[in-house]
Amino acid sequence: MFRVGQGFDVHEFAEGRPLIIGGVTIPYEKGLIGHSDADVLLHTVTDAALGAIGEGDIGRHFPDTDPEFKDADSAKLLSYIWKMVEARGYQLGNIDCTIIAQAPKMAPHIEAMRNRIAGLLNADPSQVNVKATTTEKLGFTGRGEGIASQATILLVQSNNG
Ligand SMILES: Nc1ccn([C@@H]2O[C@H](COP(=O)(O)O)[C@@H](O)[C@H]2O)c(=O)n1
Ligand SMILES: C[C@@]1(CO)OP(=O)(O)OP(=O)(O)OC[C@H]1O
Repeated sequence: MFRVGQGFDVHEFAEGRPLIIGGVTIPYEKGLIGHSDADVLLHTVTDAALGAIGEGDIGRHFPDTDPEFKDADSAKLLSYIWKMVEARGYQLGNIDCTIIAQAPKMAPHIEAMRNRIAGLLNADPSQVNVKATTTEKLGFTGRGEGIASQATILLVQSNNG
């Protein structure tokens, strides 16, 4: 049995914040803001996983009004949701992610993100694809106001599921 899910998220840039994308800290002049660490890519992966198991979205499980999730490590949030996925008898088939950012250049960090996401999803890096695109300076991403990302995930029934 297969389940598919998709995720989409946006976070705004602000000065004085670290830039954390896909669980990787990227050297840059500014970072993303959010209630959590604002890891836009891990939020997207989390939402895709939740979508695939029909469990709503990240905000339903980790409300941005709850002080418990203030400055939360998004890798921990994803790990929690991934345990739910596995408890339902699923494992990763594959996931394909796109980061939409005018800058910084993601290419030097893509492999690290891929490896990190694979680790969080108990999968092999070959099951994870991460890519990036600009929007040719158009729109809020093109103006450098924030970063968006999207992902499509395929879950497959585990052998022991
Ligand atoms: N933030 C980004 C955006 C893009 N890339 C890489 O550059 C290639 C060309 O981007 P276009 O938007 O002009 O198509 C893209 O395929 C990525 O490999 C990047 O590293 N970081
Ligand atoms: C992750 C949570 C919780 O800390 O906060 P944010 O960092 O604001 O992220 P968002 O993508 O708006 O999703 C859900 C939130 O509830």
